[in-house]
Amino acid sequence: TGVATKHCLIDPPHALRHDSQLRCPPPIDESIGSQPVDWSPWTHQPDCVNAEKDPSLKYCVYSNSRHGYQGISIITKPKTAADSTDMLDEEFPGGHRINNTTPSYAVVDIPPKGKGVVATRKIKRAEPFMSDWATVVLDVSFPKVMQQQVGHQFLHLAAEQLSNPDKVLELGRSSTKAIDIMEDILGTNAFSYTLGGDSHMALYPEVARINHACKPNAFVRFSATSFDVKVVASRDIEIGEEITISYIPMNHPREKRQRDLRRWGFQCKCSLCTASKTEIAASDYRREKIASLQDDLLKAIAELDGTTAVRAAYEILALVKAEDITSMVATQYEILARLFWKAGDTETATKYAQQSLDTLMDLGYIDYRPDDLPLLLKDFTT
Ligand SMILES: C[S@@+](CC[C@H](N)C(=O)[O-])C[C@H]1O[C@@H](n2cnc3c(N)ncnc32)[C@H](O)[C@@H]1O
Repeated sequence: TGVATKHCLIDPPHALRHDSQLRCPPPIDESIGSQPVDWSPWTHQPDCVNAEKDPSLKYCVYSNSRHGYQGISIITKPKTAADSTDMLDEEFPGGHRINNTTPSYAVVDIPPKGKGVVATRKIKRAEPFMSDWATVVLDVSFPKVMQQQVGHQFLHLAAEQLSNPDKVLELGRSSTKAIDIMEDILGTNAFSYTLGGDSHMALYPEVARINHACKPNAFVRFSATSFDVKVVASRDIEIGEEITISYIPMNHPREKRQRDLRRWGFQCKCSLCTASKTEIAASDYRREKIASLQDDLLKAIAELDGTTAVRAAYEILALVKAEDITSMVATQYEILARLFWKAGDTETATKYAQQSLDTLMDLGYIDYRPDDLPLLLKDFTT
């Protein structure tokens, strides 16, 4: 398809998802009645097409032009759309509304990266300072099974049915392979996203202005039950400082990061990639060591060698702290908790499980909920 997607970096740990079972209304398609009530909660009648390469597959454009800041259009299968209608009303879990009276950021030119976002006041670590909603969502199988021209027509309709298509059409474009503006915009800006268990890509127009850095100062917090996202500071951000997120997993050495980012049509100019030779070498050294210890850890777990696994987990923890890959610190505590639990040392396991949750809370990845610890421990036994 020529469309690349970013990685959803931060998902709440699976065990901590409190979402109740989604109520699933019946799937609707273009054959539904002609009155708006027939296609509620969508504000437009779904437009559908059967896949040329597999006529049993049907995709429709579902739009709700009142959702979020400029509406939402989802190109997906009728069943997936039906399963996701509950997500339209849901507030971000934890519900922290962002106080917009003091704007905390501005979009400015940041050569050579095009536009970017800078802090217009000091932003505290763990503070959510930007909110956004998925505005175009696309099932990634759709462009693969569709005649190209039809695919582009559906993307155009998706944009047209938003309340403010310009907010999408004005976004940055840097895809090398795209032949259509919407294909380019999605390729340059969309995150990969799972909806109804299927791979999709999702475009967040406000977040889309944030440039990538290999040692970012913010991360995107996704919601499992709604189309909202929040951008949260992973450390204090000073006034005038550029706000950055990572588009790719953070634990890779420079060469691999550069290769992965070239697929999005740009060469990374972040402070780590343009740092001194010694700094790059020191960072690569730690990241390569993390990768090889992760292999050791998996091998030790497969061989039921608890001592080696625990030693590798402690070493990884020290390295991710030294490399300041905050998102991996909580994961390492959780891995240690699981290893001790498996070894029957429930006391140490509980201590590390709590430390994992404390780290996630301290960094703003999750909100405090009293049943998180029992939920996580229950997950260890299942
Ligand atoms: C999601 S957009 C970010 C906002 C974009 N700069 C704009 O003007 O709208 C991604 C694009 O920004 C540019 N970009 C982002 N991070 C960069 C970086 N670290 N180094 C160089 N270019 C970058 C690339 O052109 C990339 O394709």
